[in-house]
Amino acid sequence: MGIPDRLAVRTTVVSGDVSAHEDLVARLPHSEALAWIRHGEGIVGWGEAARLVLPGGEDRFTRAREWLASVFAAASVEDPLGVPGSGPVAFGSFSFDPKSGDSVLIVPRVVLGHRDGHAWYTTIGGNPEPLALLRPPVPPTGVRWADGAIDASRHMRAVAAAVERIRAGHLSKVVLARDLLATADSPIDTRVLLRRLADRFPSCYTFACAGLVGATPELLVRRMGGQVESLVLAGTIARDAADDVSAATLFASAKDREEHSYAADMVRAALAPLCRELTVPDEPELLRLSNLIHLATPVRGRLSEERSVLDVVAALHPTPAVGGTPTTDALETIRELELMERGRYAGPVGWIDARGDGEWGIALRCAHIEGTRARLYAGGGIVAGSDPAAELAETQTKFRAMRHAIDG
Ligand SMILES: C=C(O[C@H]1C=CC=C(C(=O)O)[C@@H]1O)C(=O)O
Repeated sequence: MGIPDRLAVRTTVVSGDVSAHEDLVARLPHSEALAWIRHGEGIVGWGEAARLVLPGGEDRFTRAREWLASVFAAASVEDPLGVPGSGPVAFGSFSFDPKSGDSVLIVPRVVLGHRDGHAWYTTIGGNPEPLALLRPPVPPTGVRWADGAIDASRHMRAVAAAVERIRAGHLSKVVLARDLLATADSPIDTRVLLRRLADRFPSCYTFACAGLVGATPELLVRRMGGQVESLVLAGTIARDAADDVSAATLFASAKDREEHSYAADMVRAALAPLCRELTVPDEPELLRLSNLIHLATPVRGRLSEERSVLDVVAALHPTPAVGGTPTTDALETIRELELMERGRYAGPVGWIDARGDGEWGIALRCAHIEGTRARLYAGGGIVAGSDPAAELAETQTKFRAMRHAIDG
């Protein structure tokens, strides 16, 4: 957790043929990958110039920002490009619950970036890391699936208990999750999962940070200059052959609209004091992924004063898309009813550069990979009108993204 000696950071612009940058996943030399990719663009990294592991705490975002400020301030930077993600960068993944689980920030030794017609690579610190493939990725074999801490019947009981509490007026909404375990014959290579997720969910943010790998559709906040954006998601239906019917059912569902409104209202309330302009549509739109459809509210704002993306993350997390309403009661209810360590699932995951720009998603549709094992997470928002069997089915649909990434 110490601050490394003065880091030499050099960004090199790739001009002319940028085709080698067009497949960022293919450039990762080994499984300890850092990644943030959407529609083939983004940044990937590897190696560790600096790492911070923070135990819980409400102040974990502030402590992370302060640590990073000192790491970046002590760096000597050559960055002729000066775009978001060039120069020194940290990837990060925070615990969902301030009371449990570690948060991790990693400043990689090598970053490759590709966005908006720019391609670049950045080296950080001495001892150059390999720039070429060390170990070719091998797909997992012999995968066995098992229940995690919460099996299906336990999840349905927790949902029923939450509905009772909501109907009794203790809170309005809570998100409850469960887990699933996969064990493979040999260590699971993160790059295989990244490849499959990025191919199947190009409009999602495919991410990897310290063993947490996934493809989330939910953007917590993107900050580029003074501009901030968020995509609030809550309310879900599985896609099927009668797609238009499913979409119309979701859009008309009072339960899903209620579930969504808590999340959109909270994001509006959290961003309003930070922004001098803020646009939040009154009605959600539909976001179609390959396996399901969400209600989505795209939010845009202009910051009223200089704030880093981590300041905005701190103001937003946890939104009712992963916590509930009111937030404190929802967190207590999750601790009492969920009976599972979320770790970094449903926490903020993303990257930040030395200018304070960055992109952070909510770590959904993901798994924590440790050697031969993967622990998958999925949850759903519970309101007064929720049905335990339907909520269980929703987690099964949500698991499919990572199950497919592991099974192939
Ligand atoms: C908590 C999850 O999804 C959230 C995001 C979108 C839709 C959700 C829902 O409809 O319940 C959840 O709020 C998850 O995927 O594990």
